[in-house]
Amino acid sequence: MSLAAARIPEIQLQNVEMRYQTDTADVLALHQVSLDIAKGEFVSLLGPSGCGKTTLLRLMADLLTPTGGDVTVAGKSAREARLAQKYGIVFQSPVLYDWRKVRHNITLPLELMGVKKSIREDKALELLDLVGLQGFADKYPWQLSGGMQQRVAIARALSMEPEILLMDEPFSALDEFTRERLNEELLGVWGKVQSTIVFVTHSIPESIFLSDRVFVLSPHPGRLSAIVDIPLPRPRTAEMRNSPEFFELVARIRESFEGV
Ligand SMILES: Nc1ncnc2c1ncn2[C@@H]1O[C@H](COP(=O)(O)OP(=O)(O)OP(=O)(O)O)[C@@H](O)[C@H]1O
Repeated sequence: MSLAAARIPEIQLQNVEMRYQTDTADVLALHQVSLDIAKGEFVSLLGPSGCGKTTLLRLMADLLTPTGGDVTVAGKSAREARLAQKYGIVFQSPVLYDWRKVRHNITLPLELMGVKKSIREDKALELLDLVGLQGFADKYPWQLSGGMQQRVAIARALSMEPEILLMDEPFSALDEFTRERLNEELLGVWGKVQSTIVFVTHSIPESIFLSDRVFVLSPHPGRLSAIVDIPLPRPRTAEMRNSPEFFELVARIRESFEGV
């Protein structure tokens, strides 16, 4: 039985509220969001711009503190989870250091933690292998394509062996072909590392292809409007994108948007 099928709760949100208050604005970004994500599960946060996806991800990562409600990770606070290095985070833009070789970008978190050089070097090679970038260890980020750079960012996020990988629209700047290939590769990586993955996207097909469940968010204020199970078998294959089951899921999720 897979980790996710065992349904051990990992991330739990209860009545989470997030209000941004600035001199000029008072925005209720999230209203009464309650959800739980199982250990080892792959879920997507899907919704239009401004519905609070990034806010929700940042609350899970303890990069923001909710103005109401609770966020817990394996029964502890998100802050404790962050201090215990439970998170790896991948952003929309890969944020690599152009003057560091690929291998040294990947091992930066280990370096900051004072991990020995020989261990770091081994880890870099293992991670490069994992993300399909064997042979690129000594290149610089500017020598790589956008898709390859994002693979380096994923490898770096995995360097501390996080239990939870939080991904904020990591492939949205890439062309459709590269994006679909990286979706498939990401599932391969997930199969090996078995982290819990929370993936933010605007794309309905991307959320379906990747996820066990899709959390649909709607705006003004941001709230959870539907949770859609994705019963497509794993491993997912490119052909599944053209199956009647896939189209039905696209239609179901579209309808859940129209209903809000
Ligand atoms: N620091 C902030 N100060 C004030 N308002 C904010 C702040 N960050 C986000 N907001 C507002 O909160 C709401 C949710 O924003 P958020 O970025 O979480 O949405 P999103 O769904 O991730 O959007 P996108 O898909 O465009 O990235 C928006 O109305 C946004 O303008």
